Amino acid sequence: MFEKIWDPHVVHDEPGEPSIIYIDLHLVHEVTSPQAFDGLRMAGRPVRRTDLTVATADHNTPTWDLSLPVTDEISQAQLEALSRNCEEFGVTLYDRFSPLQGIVHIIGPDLGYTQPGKTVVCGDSHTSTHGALGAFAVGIGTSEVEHVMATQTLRQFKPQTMEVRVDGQLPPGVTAKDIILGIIGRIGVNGGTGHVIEYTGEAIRSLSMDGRMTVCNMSIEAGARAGMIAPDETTFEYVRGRQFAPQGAEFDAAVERWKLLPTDPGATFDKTEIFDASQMEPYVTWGTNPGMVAPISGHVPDPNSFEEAGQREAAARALQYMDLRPGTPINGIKINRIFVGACTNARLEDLRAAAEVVRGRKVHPDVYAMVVPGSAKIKLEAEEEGLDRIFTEAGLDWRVAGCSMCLGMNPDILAPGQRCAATSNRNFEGRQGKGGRTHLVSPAMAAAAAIAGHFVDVRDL
Ligand SMILES: CC(C)[C@H](C(=O)O)[C@@H](O)C(=O)O
Ligand code: SF4
Repeated sequence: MFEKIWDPHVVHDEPGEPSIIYIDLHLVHEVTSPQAFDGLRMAGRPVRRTDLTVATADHNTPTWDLSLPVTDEISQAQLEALSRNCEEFGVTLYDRFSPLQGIVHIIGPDLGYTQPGKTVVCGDSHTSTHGALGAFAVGIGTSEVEHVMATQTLRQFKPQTMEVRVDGQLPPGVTAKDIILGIIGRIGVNGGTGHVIEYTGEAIRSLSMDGRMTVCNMSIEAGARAGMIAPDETTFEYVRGRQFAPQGAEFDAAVERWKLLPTDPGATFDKTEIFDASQMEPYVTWGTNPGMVAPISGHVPDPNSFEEAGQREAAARALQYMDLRPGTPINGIKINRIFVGACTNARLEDLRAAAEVVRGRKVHPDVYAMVVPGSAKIKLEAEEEGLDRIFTEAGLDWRVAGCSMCLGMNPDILAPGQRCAATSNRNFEGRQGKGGRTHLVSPAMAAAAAIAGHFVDVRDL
């Protein structure tokens, strides 16, 4: 599938040089675009294909009421720069007040911009999310953002291919987030380096589009350049009728093309890893990279149990930062913050899963829990089905869409020493605020921890 998308997009190939590939969709946000726009301005160049370029404000937007101002000066400057640049260069922008605003990787698919077979780029590592629709979607740096704006092409060495097959069926209570945490827990944060991962197998096929996006989102945390899942009926039904997707006869014609994308039987990958979904559990990260994973029934590992010296040192350092002792049962770890949100898990299905767990219950008195929908549209949809009331009645804070506490670029941050169950994708030191401690989990597991005040197997609630 990767080759079927890559090959027709190659504009130029030269031995020993990166290929030049055509880009069908360029998504833009406030953090990685200002220098790119400056570069264009200095060179006197326009954005070549404004019709293939879409911008949204997400990282720096506060998640408090829209009637309140942005108080942080740097954030405000960044947001204003995005508005000015988009206006000057004629790029469509969904700013903080737009009903179509949201986290870039959530609105792309949700509004119908992301489609099977497209090449998609964004100056953001989690662009891998869009691969869930059967696109080749890759994160790029700021200088590449400028290159794509100017030429609508990208210079890329062709990546290798890797199949991650997840056979069998997931046990109840085990979710897409657990699949990807389980995968990274085994193959490690470098397991996919240099490769595009195609996720295959019965467990992947059974996932909804929301779940598939969660899996592809974290491909980058396994070191992969991109993640992708072959489009099928689930994909076509998802894309059908979305605002910026092809409509009517054009849609039908597109589906016929998209049906040709899946990997042919017997095609080979450079590398394959096989998993059994029936053996998977809800997972919780205990350390400071997304590969430091344990099942909820497990324990914090002893650094000495790792084979390589580097791993032993990393684990020891992580446990020190996380203030955890080897042998502690995962379900004995107390938490004081909950974050349900981020491009990993802030879609409607994620919010429903968390609401299902907290419905009719109360957040533990030691916990402050927040739920941040991934887009203004998802916020509205959730409110239409009453999810906001379920959350607020249980004592969770219901916020306005944005990246929020996924990373400390806006007012939602952990205080030093606070411990958070988060549905985001990175648990690096200081990621959610200086000295903050992050444990990555699924939305249902985060919600369960909010009620219990410590990690708990959501299946036992
Ligand atoms: C700010 C941005 C460049 C960054 C990324 O590339 O991923 C952010 O979205 C993140 O998740 O760390
Ligand atoms: S939600 Fe988090 S991971 Fe996703 S784009 Fe925003 S900061 Fe990056």
